[in-house]
This record gives sequence, structure tokens and C-alpha cells, in this order.
Amino acid sequence: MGYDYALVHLQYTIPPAVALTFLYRPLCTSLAIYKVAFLIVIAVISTTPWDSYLIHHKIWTYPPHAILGPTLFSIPAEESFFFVIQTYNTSLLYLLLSTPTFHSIYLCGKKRLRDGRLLWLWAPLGQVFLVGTILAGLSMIVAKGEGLYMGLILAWAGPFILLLWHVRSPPVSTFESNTWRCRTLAYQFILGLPLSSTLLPIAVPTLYLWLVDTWALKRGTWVIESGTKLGLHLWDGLEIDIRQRASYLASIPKTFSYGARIAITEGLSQALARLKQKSRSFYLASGVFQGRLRIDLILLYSFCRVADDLVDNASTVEEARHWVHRLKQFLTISYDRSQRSTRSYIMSVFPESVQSALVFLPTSYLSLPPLYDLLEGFETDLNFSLPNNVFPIHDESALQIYASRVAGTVAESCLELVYHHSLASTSDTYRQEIIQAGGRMGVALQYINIARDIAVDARIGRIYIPTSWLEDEGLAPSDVLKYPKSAKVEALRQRLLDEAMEIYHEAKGAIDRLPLEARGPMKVAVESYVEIGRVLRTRGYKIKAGRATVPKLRRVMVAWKALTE
Ligand SMILES: CC(C)=CCC/C(C)=C/CC/C(C)=C/CC/C(C)=C/[C@@H]1[C@@H](COP(=O)(O)OP(=O)(O)O)[C@]1(C)CC/C=C(\C)CC/C=C(\C)CCC=C(C)C
Repeated sequence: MGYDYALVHLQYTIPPAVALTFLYRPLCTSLAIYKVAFLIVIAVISTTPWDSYLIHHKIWTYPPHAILGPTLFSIPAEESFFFVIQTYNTSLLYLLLSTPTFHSIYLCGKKRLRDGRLLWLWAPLGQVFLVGTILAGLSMIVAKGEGLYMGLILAWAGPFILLLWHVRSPPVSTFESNTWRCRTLAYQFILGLPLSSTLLPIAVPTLYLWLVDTWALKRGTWVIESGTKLGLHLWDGLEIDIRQRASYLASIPKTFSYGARIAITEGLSQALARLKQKSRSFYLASGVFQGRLRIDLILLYSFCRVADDLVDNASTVEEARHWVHRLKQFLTISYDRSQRSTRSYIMSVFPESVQSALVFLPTSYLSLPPLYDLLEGFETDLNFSLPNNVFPIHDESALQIYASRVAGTVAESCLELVYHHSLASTSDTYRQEIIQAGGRMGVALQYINIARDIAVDARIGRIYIPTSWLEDEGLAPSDVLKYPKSAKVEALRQRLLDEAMEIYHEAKGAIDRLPLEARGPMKVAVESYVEIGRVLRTRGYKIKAGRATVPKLRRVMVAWKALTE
């Protein structure tokens, strides 16, 4: 009996497991636990017979002075633990590194990789290579010579990788009322994913475990018997052993994410690109939501953004009104379940660049009133151009109504999605209380948005600060339009921020009453935006494209704090 192998774990595999658990803990969901547990079960079941065979045939031995003693099918307990901890570490690293990756957009529809490499060519190439590898492995086993160990590795790992290369998504995936034909092979998905989700989680543990292996082989903690190995060394002390690499590849959950059945790659890609380009706060927050909720929030954002932009970017008020009308018409048709012409209406009336944002709005579980009210809120913006020069936000109550229409409604829709995707059961009254608080939070965020954009809005003739507040400072709307950065306007910005913070503090407790899986991510979404308000309260904040920005590191810290609180 000895402690050598146990020490390998104590020194090299358990510390990274603890560190990765600590890092991943704020992002952990029951889905992630299921994924890791599933992979561990697969790793243990597939490796145990193979390892047991190696030990029985004395290809792989453990000196008795290096192990504690208990065995299962002749495999020392430490080695069985290795299957578990190695898979655990690699899976967690993969999950961490792929947190920002929006897997659904890599599912199908891409015949070419981004850099133009032809994907279809990879299928036969992969097949030939993997089948060749397996055959080579089998022939080395039959020859029973120095290549025996390598042969056993290739013949064992090859079929797993071949299987992964070829897993197919279901032939028909449905999303809402849209049916999309798509058959995806896993290799398309694997090759399409960013390297941070594929190569990195394989390369880092492989290199790390090579180093550990070197150390253990040198100390004699485990031994590969001579006569069964090729004798090739990557560096002094390390046999070429692709076992780790193969098992990492097999342990990466590349294919079966929650959204794996959704073949709306193109629409999702556009929605994600829109979010990434337009809102750094919500883009960061979207990374910590999981599964379908994440997808639907991104789709909701895409719809809101497109609707807002259509109205804001119109060259005349008439054109803007026209878009509001068409958007309302779109909602009416979508929610009139007897009509099946939503898609053709979208295609015939809206520009191609925005069509997918409307097609993929999940109308079957979002209610109509908040979406409709949002469009009514946009109509307020059009009143800035009325000829009588009276500004529509005349007092604080007009401001509140406006903010709850353009942002309270968005909060309501977000929360509808949270509850739709949650298994937690809550009473209607409880839910209504939360949704009401959410609406208030939306108002707070909109106040921050207005406080940030005073100068940007003034350039297009808009002032959202109530006219009555301007009067309190002895200002006329024209003063704000001309000098949006004056000391008096700055005082009004701070007054608006005070209001925003008061509402935020009132409403934020409700986030802790949300279903567990949405709490952390929702805090990240809210806190990332509120941080803009905090920045606006500090002197000498950074301006980018005319707007105050939160530095990247600070945003990440805010997200981390929100998740770990
Ligand atoms: C994580 C994720 C992807 C969330 C998506 C949230 C979402 C659907 C946002 C839509 C934003 C949008 C474009 C709305 C149109 C109207 C508008 C402009 C509203 C302002 C947003 C600012 O977005 P952005 O900075 O991109 O816009 P501009 O650059 O100014 O054009 C708003 C400030 C409203 C945002 C309000 C919310 C997202 C609601 C937040 C509240 C909750 C989620 C509820 C919290 C829960 C409780 C229980 C308190």
C-alpha cells in the first residue's frame, strides 16, 4: 500500500477541480450539473472495461507501493477516481470557456465555415481518417508487438470520435409555427464552433495532464510495460499517449445543448449580432442565461431593437408613424391565431434585414399587451416633432408613463419568458407582484438611459427631462437643445439618476423572488445597466460615441459580483 497515486490527485487533479468549481459556481445550473454528470457516467462506463483489460494483460501496471489498495475490476480506486475527476475538470473548463458561445447559431445552415473552408469536404475526410485510425489500431492489436498499447488506444477511442463526428440532429426542427428542414452532423457543429469552445478545453487539460503524466511515470506511480509501447517520447519521460486527448474529445458536450433541436441558425445569428453590436450590457448579461430562456431573450431584444430602430431611423415623422402602424399590424396578425399569413405579411412589408427579428419573436408565449404598449411608447417619440413646439414629457407623471411604456413593458415580457421556461410553480398573485416590480425596474433603467443620452437626444430635438423640471432650474427646452452639457442640465441629470436609483432600490428585492435559475442572470442584466448610472455619477467618466461607457473590466466585475452575491 502507498500514497503516490493519491498524492497525484491531491496535488494535481483536485486543486484544479476546486478552482474550476469556484469559478463556475455562479454560472452553475441544474442543466450544467446534468451535463457533467452524464459525461462522467459515459467516461466511467466506457473506460472501465478498457482499463481493466490493460491491467489484466499487464500492459498497464500499478506498483502496489504506489496505490492505496481497493480495486474495481482490478482497477485501483485512484484510477477510477481519475476517470471522474478528469472528466469533471475538462467538462467544467469547457462549460466555462463556452459560456459566451451561443451554440444554437452553429447548429446548421452553414455550408461553409466562416473563413470559406468547405464543410462538406470534412465529412469524408473525417470518416476516412477515423476509420483508418481504427483499422490501424486493430492491426497493431492483432500484431501484439510494440504497437499494442497504441493500438488499444486507437481502437478504443476511434469509434467514440467517429460517433461524435456523425451524430445527427433531428431531421425536422420546429420553432414556433415555423418548420425548418435541417440535418446537422456533429462535425459541422464542432468545426463551426469557436476554437475557445473546442480546441482550448482539449488543449489545456491535455498539456497539463501530460506534465502530470511525466511526473507520475518518472516516479513509477504507474508504468506502461515495455514491449507494448512504441517508445516514442514527446519529451523526456512522456510516452505518446493519446488517451487523454481522446477522452477529452469524447467528454465535450458539443451536440446536445438545450437548443440543439432549433434550426434557426440564421435568424439567431442575426439576433445575436444585433445584440452584440447594440447593447454591451445586455450582450454580457445574455451570456449567463441558459438554454431556451437565453435564446428567447435574445430574440425579444432583437424585436425591440428592430422596432425601435425602424421608428428612430425614419427620415420623416410620417415614415415613422407608418412603421409603428405596420408593426402593430404585424402583432395583430401574429396574435390572431386564425390567420396564418404572418410570415407573408412580414416578407411583403418589412425590409429583408429586419424580417427574421419579426419571424422569430416567440409570440406563442409572450402576451400581446406589453408588446403593443411598447409600440405606443414609441409613438410618444413622434410627438417631439409636433409644430407647436410643446414637448410631450411635460411633467414627471408623463415621464413615468413614457418609461413604463418603453421599458416597463420590456421587463414584463422578459419576466413572461422567465416564467414560461421555469418549472417553479408560483401563484398568479405572486407572479403579478414580481412582474409589477419588474415594470418598475424597467422604469429605473429607462431613466438611466435618458440620463445617459441627454446630449445624443438633444441633437435630434428630443428632451425627455420633464419640462416642469426644466422650469425648476429656470431653463427653457431650447436651452437644453443648445447647451445639453451645461451645469444646470448636469444637475437635472443627477436628479433623474437619484429618481432612478430610488426606484431601483425599491424594486431590486423582487429579483431574489424569481425562479432560482433566473436570479443571478437577471441581476447581471439589471446591474450591468445600473452601472451606467453609477458611472454617470462619477466625475470624468469616459465617453464613447457621445455616450458614457462602463469599462469592460468593470462590467465583468459587476457581473461576477451579481452572480456571487
Ligand atoms: C439579457 C438580455 C438579452 C436581455 C434582453 C432585454 C431586452 C429584451 C431589452 C430590450 C431593449 C430594447 C431595445 C428596448 C426598446 C426600448 C428601449 C430603447 C428601452 C431601453 C433599453 C435600453 O437598451 P439599449 O441601451 O440597447 O438602447 P439604446 O442604446 O438606448 O437605444 C431600455 C433602457 C429598457 C431596458 C429594460 C429592460 C431590459 C427591462 C429590465 C427589467 C427586468 C428584466 C426585470 C427585472 C426583474 C425584477 C423582478 C425586478
